[in-house]
Amino acid sequence: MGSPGLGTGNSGQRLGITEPISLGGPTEYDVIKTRELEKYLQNVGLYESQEEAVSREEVLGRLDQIVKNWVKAISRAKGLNEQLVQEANAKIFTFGSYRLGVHGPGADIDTLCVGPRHATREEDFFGELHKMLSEMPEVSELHPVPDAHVPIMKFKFKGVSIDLLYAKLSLWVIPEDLDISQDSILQNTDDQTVRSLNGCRVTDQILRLVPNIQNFRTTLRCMRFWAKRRGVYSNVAGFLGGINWALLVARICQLYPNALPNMLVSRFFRVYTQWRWPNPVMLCAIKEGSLGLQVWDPRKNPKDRYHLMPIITPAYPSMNSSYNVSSSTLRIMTDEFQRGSEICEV
Ligand SMILES: Nc1ncnc2c1ncn2[C@@H]1O[C@H](COP(=O)(O)OP(=O)(O)OP(=O)(O)O)[C@@H](O)[C@H]1O
Ligand SMILES: [Mg+2]
Repeated sequence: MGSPGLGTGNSGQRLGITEPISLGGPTEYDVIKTRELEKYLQNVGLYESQEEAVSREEVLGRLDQIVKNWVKAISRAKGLNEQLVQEANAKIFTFGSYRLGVHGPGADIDTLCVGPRHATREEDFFGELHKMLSEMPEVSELHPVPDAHVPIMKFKFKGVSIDLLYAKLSLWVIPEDLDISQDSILQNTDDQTVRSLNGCRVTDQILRLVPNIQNFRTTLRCMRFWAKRRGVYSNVAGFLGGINWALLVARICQLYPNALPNMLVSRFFRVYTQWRWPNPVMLCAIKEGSLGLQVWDPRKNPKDRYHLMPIITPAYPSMNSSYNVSSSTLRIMTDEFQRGSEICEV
């Protein structure tokens, strides 16, 4: 895992919508405490083995090959000429906790297949690709959910759980080095594609907007572990899920760009104990964009005014990622932040 990183990753440029609270760097004590913290996180089994990491990479490589074969097969079946068939391409991107580098052993991998305009969601993705997967001996527990808000195919590949989304771009050819961070990628796509691209675009932004990725990762691993222990890790139950904890930690990293994880954990509790919700937590300013997609804005959208704990996603179109929070779950989390803060102060 290496030694704790110092916050020099982005050559001193300010990240975030305000100045940092402190530019203070670590003391010898912080370095020791952060090492202890990392060791603790390892001992409780939060890190996967080298073997498991390699096996996941192999699975992702296979999956990428499968969608490439799929897109060529459907291009041929649609009667495209041989040159276009050869050029036809699709590509797998990852997001979620795997992409952030904070997943534990046995975690699922959130993946996105990006395909060209002639590869449709209904017939080609949920039809032909589903059929190809169902015939593969490595694939088990295959569950397509085409009517979900974000349509998804869930399955296991060689025992690794995969969530697979689909984005149908308006491009005829998907370049292998496609950059999905550009907003223009959303042009002329359907709503499901915009929503499916969102997870990857948000994850990319988070990694760009934190001053030191290694410190961010260790702190986030710690906060995810703490939240699960304290029973406040769950989107569906009205608490916070993976993305929300990631955004909260990322903001603390911006506010203390040179701090090590031991300090970041204690500042996390201090800042969010004092936070005056519903002031939003944001990593960057909300972009209006030129595509006319709706972004979070309580001045314009009446429903956004009811959000109690807004934690805004950093990629266009920005949304509140924690609309599920209620006054009772907010109170429980605030009490937990307070408890954490008191423990860190002693
Ligand atoms: N409420 C939401 N708002 C915006 N994006 C979301 C939301 N829920 C999920 N996502 C996107 O989907 C990704 C995967 O979600 P998931 O719930 O699997 O979280 P995770 O970070 O992978 O944590 P876990 O280890 O619990 O799977 C998130 O990282 C995020 O990009
Ligand atoms: Mg996940």
